[in-house]
Amino acid sequence: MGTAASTNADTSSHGSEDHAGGQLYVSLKMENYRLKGELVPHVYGSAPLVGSWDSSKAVRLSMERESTFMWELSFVVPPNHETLDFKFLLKPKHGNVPCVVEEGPNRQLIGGTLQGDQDSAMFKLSGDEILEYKVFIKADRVSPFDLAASWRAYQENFQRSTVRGIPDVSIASATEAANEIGSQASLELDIEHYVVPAPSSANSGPVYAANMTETPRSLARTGVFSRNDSSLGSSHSQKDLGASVDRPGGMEVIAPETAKLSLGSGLVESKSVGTFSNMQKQEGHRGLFVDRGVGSPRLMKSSSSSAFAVDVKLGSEAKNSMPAAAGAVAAGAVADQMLGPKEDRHLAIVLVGLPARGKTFTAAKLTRYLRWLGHDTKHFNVGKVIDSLFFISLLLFSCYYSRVRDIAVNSVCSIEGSSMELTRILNYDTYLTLIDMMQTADFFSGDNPEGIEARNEVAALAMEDMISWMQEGGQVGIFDATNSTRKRRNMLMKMAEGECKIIFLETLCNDRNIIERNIRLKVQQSADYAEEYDARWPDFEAGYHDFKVRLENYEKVYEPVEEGSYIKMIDMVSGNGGQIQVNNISGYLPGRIVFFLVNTHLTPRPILLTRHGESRYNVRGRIGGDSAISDSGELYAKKLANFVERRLKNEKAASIWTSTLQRTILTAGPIGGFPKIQWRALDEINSGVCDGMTYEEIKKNMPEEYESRKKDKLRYRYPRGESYLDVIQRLEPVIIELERQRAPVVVISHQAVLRALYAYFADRPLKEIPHIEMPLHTIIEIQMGVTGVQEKRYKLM
Ligand SMILES: Nc1ncnc2c1ncn2[C@@H]1O[C@H](COP(=O)(O)OP(=O)(O)O)[C@@H](O)[C@H]1O
Ligand SMILES: O=P(O)(O)OC[C@H]1O[C@@](CO)(OP(=O)(O)O)[C@@H](O)[C@@H]1O
Repeated sequence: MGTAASTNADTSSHGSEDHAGGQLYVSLKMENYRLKGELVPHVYGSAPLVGSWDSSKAVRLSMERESTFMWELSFVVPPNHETLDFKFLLKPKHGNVPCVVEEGPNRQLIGGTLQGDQDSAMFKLSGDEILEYKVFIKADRVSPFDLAASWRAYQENFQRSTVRGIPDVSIASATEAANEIGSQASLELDIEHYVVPAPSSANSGPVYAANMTETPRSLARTGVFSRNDSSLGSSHSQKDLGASVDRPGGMEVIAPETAKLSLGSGLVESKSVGTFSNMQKQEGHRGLFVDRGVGSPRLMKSSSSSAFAVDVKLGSEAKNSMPAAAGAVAAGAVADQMLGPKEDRHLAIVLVGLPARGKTFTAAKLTRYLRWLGHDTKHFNVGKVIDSLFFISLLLFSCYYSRVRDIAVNSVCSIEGSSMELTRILNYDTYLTLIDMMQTADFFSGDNPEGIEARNEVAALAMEDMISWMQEGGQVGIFDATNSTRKRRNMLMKMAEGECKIIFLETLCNDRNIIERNIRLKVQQSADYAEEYDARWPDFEAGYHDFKVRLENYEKVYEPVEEGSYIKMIDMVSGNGGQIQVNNISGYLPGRIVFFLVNTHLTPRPILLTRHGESRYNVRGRIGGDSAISDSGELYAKKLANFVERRLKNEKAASIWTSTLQRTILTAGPIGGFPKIQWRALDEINSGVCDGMTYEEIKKNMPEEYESRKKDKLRYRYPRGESYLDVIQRLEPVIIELERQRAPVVVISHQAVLRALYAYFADRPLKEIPHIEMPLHTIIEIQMGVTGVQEKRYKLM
């Protein structure tokens, strides 16, 4: 390399090099697999640069740890000292003495050529113990420009550089991390010591599924649900208060020339369940869907910016767009669109089951899964409606119904405010009696015609609400109520005619203990909820009694589903020995739903998510690649092993999952006692032609790509690489397997992949995924269990 390089024992070029220009660049490496205590290799020698044979000055030339067993030092020899005598010595990490100098004669480097062939260094330790290192010495003549470039790269990345092929420029001090490696004290064993708060938006507390659902618009507009409904706040528009606005629209639509493509208008609904496309209206002109993400796979001249312009329009302006999905989901959607009947464009999953059978829990989980896959899905919880004093009051007094409802619809006041509006119309005593009545189980009795009527009214209103939401572009509505009589279900089927396909999802449980546990859990959650907000059961005992009576009332009239398309989940809590029965189910999405439900269960277990230890590319700010881990990454690997062994010490069936890239495999290396599984699906987002570049380099050399990604990171696909949506698609089997596993799993993966996995558990909208904070050297523990998902974080370094 360079102008005139010399290698070990290459004497032929000696002499000519002095005149060859440039400077002598020396790289020394020592390797030993049998590390001894805390001895750090150093160099000292004849030139002032290497301490003028003063071992105390050799501290400036301590070698740096390149990997666990390799030490490295490189330096530039000034032109007037091109004859260099030197030796290696070992110094204890803490304190200067005693040093151990290598045995044998001095090593000599003349004009870049090493004299002799000593390729090992022997050190005599106390008690005549001999320690031998393998030695690699390389000297090259490099131009000042190359040196400067190498130095600059080093300064930028804080890591040795090989710019223009020169070896490395390094600093003469061991890194902090290397110092830490030997220190047992740093491997703190008290795992609670490392707990850090989860980000505020995460579900770190127990999650009550019923409270996570959205409020029907007819209520939302009144302001009755003014408390926990984040759905009513920033993430939802005024017009469509209940529906998620996270409909980025994931596909570019290419229509034949003749068929005029009109974006934002002429929406054609897909025949697949829950899919829509911005295609032309004309019958017979079928568009061609190209799942391109944003960005262009073309290398010569990128058209990503124009593709982006189209996609942005789809995402922000068009109401009805393809699901924000790629791959199989999109393919299934397109296929169903071509083949399915008209009403199959929308799917209603109608829950059926007695109280405390896990309906709301299952509905919330299914909503989370479908949204994560990119389907516009919404959970309509009729029970939540019934829980509103105000709304029940409206319905029970049907004579006042329409008048009061008008007031409610136009009202924007809070619960208290709305109640006051009511009392202005109703006599105050009547209002209080009404509230008393709906607070008892009588309201749910099969012998109480007023109660039945009121509940049917609420269900019909919620169904109406769901259908209007679908007409505006919603794809999958999850209709959550007991729906326990055939009459009620017939009413719903009638309402759905020509609007959407209905699948009943019945949850059955024959285990009295589980039902008892569920009741207690529900009453407790409702009581907790009542502390902050007005609700039915502020007192546990009263609530428990009321719930039991209410349950008996339902049991008397309950009619299991035997009609239409249905999925029955029977005793599926443990995931062991339960049953799923399906009837008349077809299509891509219904198939996926069945598959998902077959694999879910409630066995409590933790899932630990972590990125690999810091990689060499992370240090340099380079993306992708398959680099090894840095010193600090190695330290994390040790700490992680320690943590996992303690955290999962009684979990014999736990397993460790890594990607196929060495930074995750190396991070898992020190963990003992558990099987390790490599998953290709867990590999980092494929950055295609940008692999190995820094973000700065991409910005400089491929500004269009850089800008496209910045504008729409979720859908941007690296040329010849992947988008976040692609990553989500390939992670679906991982999610299913995580749901299915009953033992703990440690997932050691990468930034983008973990963002996507975490978003599933934390129920974060698709558009947030690429921006979720996913720090290095931190473990996110997801606790799965009967109350849903909880999160805890540990920062080990
Ligand atoms: N398939 C199921 N069978 C029985 N219990 C379940 C099932 N799925 C979840 N659960 C449990 O039931 C509890 C109460 O569930 P919830 O969804 O509130 O009941 P429901 O909506 O039927 O009244 C949940 O916290 C969960 O622990
Ligand atoms: O989507 P962005 O924010 O670029 O994050 C993904 C990037 O994270 C990195 C680190 O920058 O992951 P990793 O730590 O697994 O190497 C890159 O390899 C990867 O391209």
